[in-house]
Amino acid sequence: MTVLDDIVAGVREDLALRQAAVSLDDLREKAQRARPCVDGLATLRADGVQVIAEVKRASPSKGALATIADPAHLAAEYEAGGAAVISVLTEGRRFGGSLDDLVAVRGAVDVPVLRKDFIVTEYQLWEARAHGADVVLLIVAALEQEALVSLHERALSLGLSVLVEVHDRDELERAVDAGARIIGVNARNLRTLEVDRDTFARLAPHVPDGVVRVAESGVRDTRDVIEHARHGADAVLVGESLVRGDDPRAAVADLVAAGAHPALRSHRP
Ligand SMILES: O=P(O)(O)OC[C@@H](O)[C@@H](O)c1c[nH]c2ccccc12
Repeated sequence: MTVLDDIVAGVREDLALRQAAVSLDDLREKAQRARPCVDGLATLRADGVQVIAEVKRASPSKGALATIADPAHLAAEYEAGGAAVISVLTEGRRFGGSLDDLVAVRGAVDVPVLRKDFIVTEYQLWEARAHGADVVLLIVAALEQEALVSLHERALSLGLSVLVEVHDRDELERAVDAGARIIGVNARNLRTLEVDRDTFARLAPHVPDGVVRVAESGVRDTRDVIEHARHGADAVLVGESLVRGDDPRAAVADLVAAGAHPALRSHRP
């Protein structure tokens, strides 16, 4: 059993409890009342390297990362620093997140909000919409191809943008086959939790033109942003280094400034 299997098993248990408490019909009704989606895809296509800043309390590899007493405030600081998208981890057991965090963040910012979780059923897509998400994550390693394709289509039909996460060439091919328009290359292998910062540089050349490229995990500072930009990143997704620092607004602003540097344009394929 890999770490990923273990996480997904826990996610399915928690999901069963929520499904017993709230029917799909109720969720749909709530989703229909939610504010319409902000276009995450268009947002990530803007000039420069966009920063997706994550509200992340804990992780399976590091345990508790930060006491985030007020996720809405943290998200507002990220937005003020120039974050293009706010990612909110909603998985509870390993990452300490919740749908309440998603709702709090949604109410505090105007930029698109990403529900970061281990999505394995359509119910979770409706949940995402009902709690105000504009973007969802689908992790190729956690899904059979058929499920990936149908969840991707369904998410788009709900108006959500979809970040499709891969870690190797095979997964990248599956993401492309599923019609992914935004592909995230996770430097962390979710089966072993090891981080290899060169993963993005290796996979990015194989991402088709026109697909948005996101470098995920292990981004420490402006040097990492510049490195990813040189390999064609349209965006970086940053959690730990932001929640651990003492000035998230300034930290995001630094990353945004590094990614906006005109000298980088000539490097981008
Ligand atoms: O904290 P980091 O190393 O900056 O990483 C953020 C983000 O990439 C990471 O939280 C992540 C990427 N893909 C995921 C899938 C599930 C849970 C978490 C993740």
